[in-house]
Amino acid sequence: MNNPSTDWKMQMKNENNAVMSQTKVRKDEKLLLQKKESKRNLIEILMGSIVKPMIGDNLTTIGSNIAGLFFIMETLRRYFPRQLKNTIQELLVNAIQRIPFFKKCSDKTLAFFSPYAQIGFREIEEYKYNYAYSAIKTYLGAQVNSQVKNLKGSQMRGRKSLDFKRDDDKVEDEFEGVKILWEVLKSTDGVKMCRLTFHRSNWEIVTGSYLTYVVEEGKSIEEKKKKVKLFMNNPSPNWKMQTMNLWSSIDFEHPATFDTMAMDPKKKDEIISDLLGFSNGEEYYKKIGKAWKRGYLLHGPPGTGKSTMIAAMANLMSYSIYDLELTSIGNNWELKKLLLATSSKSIIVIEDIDCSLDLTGEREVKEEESSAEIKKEKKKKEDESSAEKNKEKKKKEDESSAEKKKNAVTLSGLLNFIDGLWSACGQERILVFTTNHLGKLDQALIRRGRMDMHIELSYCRFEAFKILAKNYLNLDSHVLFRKIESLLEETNITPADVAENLMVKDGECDVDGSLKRLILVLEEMKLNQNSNEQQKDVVNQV
Ligand SMILES: Nc1ncnc2c1ncn2[C@@H]1O[C@H](COP(=O)(O)OP(=O)(O)OP(=O)(O)O)[C@@H](O)[C@H]1O
Ligand SMILES: [Mg+2]
Repeated sequence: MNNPSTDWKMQMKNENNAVMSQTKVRKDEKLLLQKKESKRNLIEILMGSIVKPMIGDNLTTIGSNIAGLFFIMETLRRYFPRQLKNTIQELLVNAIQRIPFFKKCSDKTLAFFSPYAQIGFREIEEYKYNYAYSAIKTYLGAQVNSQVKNLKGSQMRGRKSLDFKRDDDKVEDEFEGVKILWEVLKSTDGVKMCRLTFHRSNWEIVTGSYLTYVVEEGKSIEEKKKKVKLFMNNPSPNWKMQTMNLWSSIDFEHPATFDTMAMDPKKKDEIISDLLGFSNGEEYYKKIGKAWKRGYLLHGPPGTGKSTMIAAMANLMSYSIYDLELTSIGNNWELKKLLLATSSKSIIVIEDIDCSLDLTGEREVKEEESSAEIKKEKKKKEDESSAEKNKEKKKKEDESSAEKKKNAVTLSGLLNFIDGLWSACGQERILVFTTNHLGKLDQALIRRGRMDMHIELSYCRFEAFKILAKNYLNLDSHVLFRKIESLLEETNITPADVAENLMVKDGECDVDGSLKRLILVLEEMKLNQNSNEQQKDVVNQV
């Protein structure tokens, strides 16, 4: 995808900064150069004694010299201690690479002489989260023993024990007698990464069984310690680098579960089995050729448990929540970047979708129609007044409307992600939209396939009340339940209001008092509702 021009400007600014800082460090470089001088001398000696005769020689001589080099390398390998051997080998490789003949050689040939190989694992790879990176990071953090210098400690909520993690930038590891060096660093473009360096002779072991072991081990540690996280998107002006600071996160510790959700038990079971079916459905989604994602639309009046249900879903599935605030996103391009940086096994939430998005699906058409009429009128006026004045005005209007369109998250941008090409980039994701006004939503947004399941969360009826009574008062039955049941059938009270009346006041659990208070509220509501209806009837008759 093409980057917006603001990014090019950023890049140019960065380059200017780099030039300025280069002048600053020039002095330090002088010192560094002096240090390198001695190393270079050694290379010159090697060049003179072994390599220089190769320049300008014919192929036969080059061949015999390469054979000579083989001999030297083999001798080094056998008789010198590891570190000295590596240093001399490195110097040799440096020297060889300066020769014009070898400069023309392919990487493969040069790689033959280099004793080390490196593999980098970046946190974000091609705009997508790299799971190997997080598994490796977890694995390295778990390499704790009494020899380790830097550790960091933390404590998880509800646990007595402390948790220690290794906090070193360099970690040495050993696997089947092979030494491996890990570094935790940032790439030149500011992306976090883990890099391992190893001797080429161990290529098979490292790229095969060792890396598989590291990633699997890291994943199993993550699984054991799995914490649900709540991510919030940062406003785009705060994104320092292309792939950094898109999301901020905290540990998600909401206590809601499906057990505590007050709603029709049948509906609840249906939702739970749908969610569990989705999380076990990798093979099924592959078989039917659909991206592994599912959309839920939660709708209902305020206080009926839409946000609570999202928390219950996250706790049931152990999925992290990405709370997407569309109003702080500039345009569709930023939306795509944010969504691609989410991890799998996550719930992407857009609350009050009708308020946060300009649902322009239909509106654009209407706007186009009405703008056609406006254009006609304008044309009349244009004829009347001077043509030049109007031309300028029209140009300005066009420019500002084009600017508005460019800087907005649109319905089509969101739909593109939900089921367009972009949706297949991320697997095992749940999308949840909430709204208080189902009727306001564009049909294109909520059709099946995009929002697979529509869940209505409604006013509190007796089945839902029984769950709240159990949660708040530990009650299974009571003589007042019957009265409450009939009142709940006749009034529209939200679970939030019922819960508020059942709450223990002043630290004392007064079951009778709570239920009577609820009955009073319900009776009052019933009276109000009846008088409202009577007023409506009178108005209709008039
Ligand atoms: N169905 C429910 N089951 C259990 N508790 C509920 C339920 N509905 C509401 N509550 C209680 O009421 C409070 C408010 O509910 P919640 O925030 O989930 O409502 P909402 O539907 O998201 O409202 P809004 O549309 O205003 O965002 C919650 O903290 C919860 O304690
Ligand atoms: Mg809510």
